[in-house]
Amino acid sequence: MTTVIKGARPYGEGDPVDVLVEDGVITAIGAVAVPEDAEIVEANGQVLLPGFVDLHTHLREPGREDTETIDSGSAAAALGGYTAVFAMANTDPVADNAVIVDHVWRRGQEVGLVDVHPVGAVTVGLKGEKLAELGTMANSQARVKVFSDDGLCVADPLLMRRALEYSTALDVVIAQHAEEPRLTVGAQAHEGERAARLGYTGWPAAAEESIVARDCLLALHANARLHVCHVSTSGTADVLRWAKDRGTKVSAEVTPHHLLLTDERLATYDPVNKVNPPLRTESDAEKLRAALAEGVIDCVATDHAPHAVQDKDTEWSAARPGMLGLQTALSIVAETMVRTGLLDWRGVARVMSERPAEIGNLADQGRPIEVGEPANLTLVDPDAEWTVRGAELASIAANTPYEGMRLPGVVTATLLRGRLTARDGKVC
Ligand SMILES: NC(=O)N[C@@H](CC(=O)O)C(=O)O
Ligand SMILES: [Zn+2]
Ligand SMILES: [Zn+2]
Repeated sequence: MTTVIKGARPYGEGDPVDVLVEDGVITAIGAVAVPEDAEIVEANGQVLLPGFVDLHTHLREPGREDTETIDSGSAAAALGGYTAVFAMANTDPVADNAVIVDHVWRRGQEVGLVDVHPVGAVTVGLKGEKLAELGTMANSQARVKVFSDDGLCVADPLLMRRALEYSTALDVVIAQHAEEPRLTVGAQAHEGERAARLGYTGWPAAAEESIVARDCLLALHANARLHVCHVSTSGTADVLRWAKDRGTKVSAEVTPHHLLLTDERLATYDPVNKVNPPLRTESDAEKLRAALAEGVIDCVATDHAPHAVQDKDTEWSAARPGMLGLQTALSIVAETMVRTGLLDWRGVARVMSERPAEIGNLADQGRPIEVGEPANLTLVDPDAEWTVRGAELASIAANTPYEGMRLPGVVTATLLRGRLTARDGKVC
């Protein structure tokens, strides 16, 4: 199997080069003599990046296949430029044992569009009462590397401490959904002026920041690795900066929607904008962008959260939180980080591929675009624009907050181990 990407600019730098891919590996970069049987991808000077890695995806299989499956979610991922995704454990049944995680891993490999790495639950049934069998999942066929109760916080500090302690022996990472539940009872939107005006119960910034501070201290004392899911406040970025300065092994992600959208959207009353943690203020979004550029926040993760119409298209208080993200992530990063000059394309490779691969402990992802490296690659047309239509996205659900928006940056091809998984907006 041979593919030649003709005239691409790795990391958007330098003159266009040809990239020869044979049997899943990059075998030549430069002016390449095209072998006869080769598949040719005309890049026309587009930006070539390592395939994106999403540390935070909800694929809803098993349990809610009416909203997303490993099949449909893998298609969305490939079209979005992803070559690996981590599928969260809050399925039904919960991915808290080897049977479920192995099913998710195997199904992902059968579909073959993206590596689907299951996230294992930290606690049995996400109940926050007793630890799940982390070791069994880590040593299963799926080789679980990330554990999280995402959707819910591991709120009990003793349980969180134990999980962090166990994680060191297994060389895995605990990813925390930082939300002190006592501070968010009945919460509907960011606690601030806008929620107050509309009469929504607030979700205070301190509910996130207090858990992040607590967990950073627990991780530091346990010498364990902690990953903070969907950072949403500027205060959390300050806590992370402080913790990193002290040598805490903490990493963090920000979602595209927290980089772009704010609680100004509340005024629409449209529950498509309801998400957990909630959309915050303009000042938060601005500081999150700066923290991502600076490296205090390590990476972008989508928190792709498909929901059925009947669970989403209701009055605000009844709607489930969450929004689609896989197919729009690159464009939102292009809009908020590249157009603003905060990141160049090498920086995009860092936050969407290299750092997430390191955090998720994937040896074959987020690799440099060099001879001898695995051909997990994404080609991006930086000058093209597209208009988002939820109904046209590959996900079964259509709950995108970007409906009708014109966005920069189009993924034109994705290669997984040298095989084209998406090309010109179509799954291969
Ligand atoms: N982000 C969300 O609003 N929802 C997620 C859960 C989560 O990430 O907390 C979901 O599973 O729907
Ligand atoms: Zn969460
Ligand atoms: Zn999530």
